[in-house]
Amino acid sequence: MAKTHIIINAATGRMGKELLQATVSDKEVTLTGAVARAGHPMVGSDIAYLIGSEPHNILISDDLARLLSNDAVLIDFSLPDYSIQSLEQAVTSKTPVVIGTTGYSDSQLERIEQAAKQIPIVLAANYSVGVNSLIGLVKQATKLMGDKADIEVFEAHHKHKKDAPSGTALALGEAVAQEKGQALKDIAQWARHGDSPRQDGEVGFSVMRAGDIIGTHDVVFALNGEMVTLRHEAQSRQCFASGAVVAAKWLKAQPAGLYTMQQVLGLE
Ligand SMILES: NC(=O)C1=CN([C@@H]2O[C@H](COP(=O)(O)OP(=O)(O)OC[C@H]3O[C@@H](n4cnc5c(N)ncnc54)[C@H](OP(=O)(O)O)[C@@H]3O)[C@@H](O)[C@H]2O)C=CC1
Ligand SMILES: O=C(O)C1=N[C@H](C(=O)O)C[C@H](O)C1
Repeated sequence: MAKTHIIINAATGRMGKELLQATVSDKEVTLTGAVARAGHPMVGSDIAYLIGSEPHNILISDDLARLLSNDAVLIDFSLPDYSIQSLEQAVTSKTPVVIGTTGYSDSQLERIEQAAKQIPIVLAANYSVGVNSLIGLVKQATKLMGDKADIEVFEAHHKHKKDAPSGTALALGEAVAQEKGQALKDIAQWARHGDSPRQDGEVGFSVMRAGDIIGTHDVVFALNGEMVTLRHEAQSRQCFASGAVVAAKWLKAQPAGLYTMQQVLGLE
């Protein structure tokens, strides 16, 4: 079987480095490019300097447009504005994209939907097998307890994370809302401070940012005198990176369209 060619965007980031490692250690894929911000001190160096390995003869580039091709898949875990700029270049070159970036505005999400009419895209706030399975479990728990339980989503991440609540927390909230047949924006309680008692049927969100927590998500179903908590705890970033590489291999064979990681894993 032909190997999938992969280009890693934002290769110097926390996830960029993890994605380089996952790509070079997977025999079914070939790393054909790694991109960093123009002016970054690592531009022109071998990716080995980022992942602490023997040289791979792949130099970090600042020219994404030159690397893109419809023969490769771009993996993008960056920041929303730069991610959308990169997406425009992927559309021009007809390169499929696996998107892991979170924190998009509504108009940026609409742009991704439009772009997916021209190229294949997987968009997921979380590429781990655990979280994608948890989404199904949350739907099931909502079906069983949703009309009786108070439902709250809690997430904790490292102190450098920019967006809040996390993309995963939003996806878990969407799963609850979908099962209840409501729009998340109509039932979400984004924060509580001061006089703010719980309203019936709301889904509360709470956020912690501290230290180097990789990512913990709880969905709590509280009943009278008992409580069910569904929890996912990432113990390293490897689960996200290896999931994104699985998605890239799958995406190579797909026509233009917007896909979820649950579709990639055959979970829906
Ligand atoms: N879907 C999933 O499974 C997961 C998603 N994520 C998401 O991935 C994203 C990245 O997370 P993380 O790696 O921790 O963040 P980092 O801050 O470590 O990385 C962000 C990267 O984007 C680069 N970047 C930002 N703006 C530009 C620009 N204008 N031009 C070029 N490069 C740019 C940064 O480069 P520089 O350092 O030079 O600024 C950096 O390399 C976040 O949105 C996070 O939520 C994270 C983990 C899992
Ligand atoms: O920024 C992170 O680190 C993570 N972001 C993703 C999110 O916003 O859900 C996924 C994971 O929890 C790590």
